[in-house]
Amino acid sequence: MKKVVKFGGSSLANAEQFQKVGDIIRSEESRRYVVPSAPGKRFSADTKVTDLLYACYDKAEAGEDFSDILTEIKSRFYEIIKGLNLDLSLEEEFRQIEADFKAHAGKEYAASRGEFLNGKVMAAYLGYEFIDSATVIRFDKNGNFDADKTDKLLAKRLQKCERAVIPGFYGGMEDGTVKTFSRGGSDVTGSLVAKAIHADIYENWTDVSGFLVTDPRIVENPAVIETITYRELRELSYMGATVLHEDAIFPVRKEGIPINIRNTNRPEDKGTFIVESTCRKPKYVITGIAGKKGFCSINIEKSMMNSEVGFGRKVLQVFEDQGISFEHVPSGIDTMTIYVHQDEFEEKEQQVIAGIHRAVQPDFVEMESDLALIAVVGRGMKSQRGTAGRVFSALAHAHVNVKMIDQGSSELNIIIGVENRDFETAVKAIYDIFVLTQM
Ligand SMILES: Nc1ncnc2c1ncn2[C@@H]1O[C@H](COP(=O)(O)OP(=O)(O)O)[C@@H](O)[C@H]1O
Ligand SMILES: N[C@@H](CC(=O)OP(=O)(O)O)C(=O)O
Repeated sequence: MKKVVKFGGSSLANAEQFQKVGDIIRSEESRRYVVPSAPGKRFSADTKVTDLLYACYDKAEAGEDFSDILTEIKSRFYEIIKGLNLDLSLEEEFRQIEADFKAHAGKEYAASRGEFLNGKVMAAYLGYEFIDSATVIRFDKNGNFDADKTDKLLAKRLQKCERAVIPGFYGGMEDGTVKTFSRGGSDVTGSLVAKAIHADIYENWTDVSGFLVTDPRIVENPAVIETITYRELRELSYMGATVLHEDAIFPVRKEGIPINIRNTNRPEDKGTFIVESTCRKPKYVITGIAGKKGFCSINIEKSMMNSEVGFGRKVLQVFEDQGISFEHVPSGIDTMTIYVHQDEFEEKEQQVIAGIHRAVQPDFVEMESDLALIAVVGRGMKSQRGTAGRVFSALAHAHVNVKMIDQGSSELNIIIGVENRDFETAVKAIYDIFVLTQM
């Protein structure tokens, strides 16, 4: 049996957490490939090491003195090394990092040093081999991730070692330039390693006992999902369920490797299994609720719009020309509404509006900002009549005004648009009607 075990920042924030991780790894011989993140928050008001590194980089780039922040980063690692009684010095590494910051080695290099150093600590603590991810996670000369090259490099390197630590979050280009995945990207590294070694299970260790029906920062103590499919998870991760990075699913999905979300602080809990498919009936009609704030809508009205073939393409071409991706495009006979991320759209707002007028000569265009999108996801919804009705009656009872409704063609999810200020109320109302009433 071969397992890949990824430990997020919350599981590696201090020496005490490291000891829990060590116990978990030593308790099962199959836990042979370890993917650590950088030390996370020791308490809610704390700062993740990765965020300290970004701040350090910003100061270095501004030509300001960054020694205070670098000292704070050093103290975080020395606290862990001391707490574990490790005979390990990172002085040489920190000297190199300080020199590289001064030489403006790049933002992604800077951000990756948290995982790099924590990988060194983890390897020393476990007595495992340390593999620098820049040598096995490959990005091409344009800075795009190269899945095939990575798979070959990982498989070749890992067949030579029984046990290893592979730091999460980053990789490298052929010329040694360090690149990172997007935030939360250590999940992706774990998935890539699991694929390369054909692992039996990819265990993703965090600070909650599995994938919860919704964000515990919105609903207190939400129910744990026992089994979820990759398709359901992808919808929820994409819509903000941050417990797993949205791109961590593809590598293991190809190999049919299950992911097991576990709690470092409660290792006895079974957690959640993420699988390709299951005949297990879901405990609740819905599997999960996730969402994000910070969207805006551009509503276009034109009489007889539906008779103009290519109208939609022309409008979306305007967004493409401005490099703006869109989230949803609900439309009616004379209307078309495009939902986009507000921060991506705001700076190009006027160019887009002018472009739309030139492209399709609308009767009028109006915009609305400060909107949130919520995804209600569940493989059980397909066979359960009246789900959408229950969602909207729950929102009506909670006095939430629904701005948009979109159902994915797969009937796997319902997307609802509400105002930002109603986001938490809406999530709670949906959770209550589908979960609390069935508990
Ligand atoms: N649906 C969800 N299920 C579980 N956790 C969720 C969900 N949505 C948001 N979260 C949040 O994600 C956090 C775990 O992700 P993260 O903070 O990245 O942990 P780690 O440092 O272990 O990677 C949880 O503590 C929880 O607050
Ligand atoms: N440390 C990186 C990568 C990561 O995945 O972290 P975590 O596992 O703590 O979410 C970040 O903060 O984005």
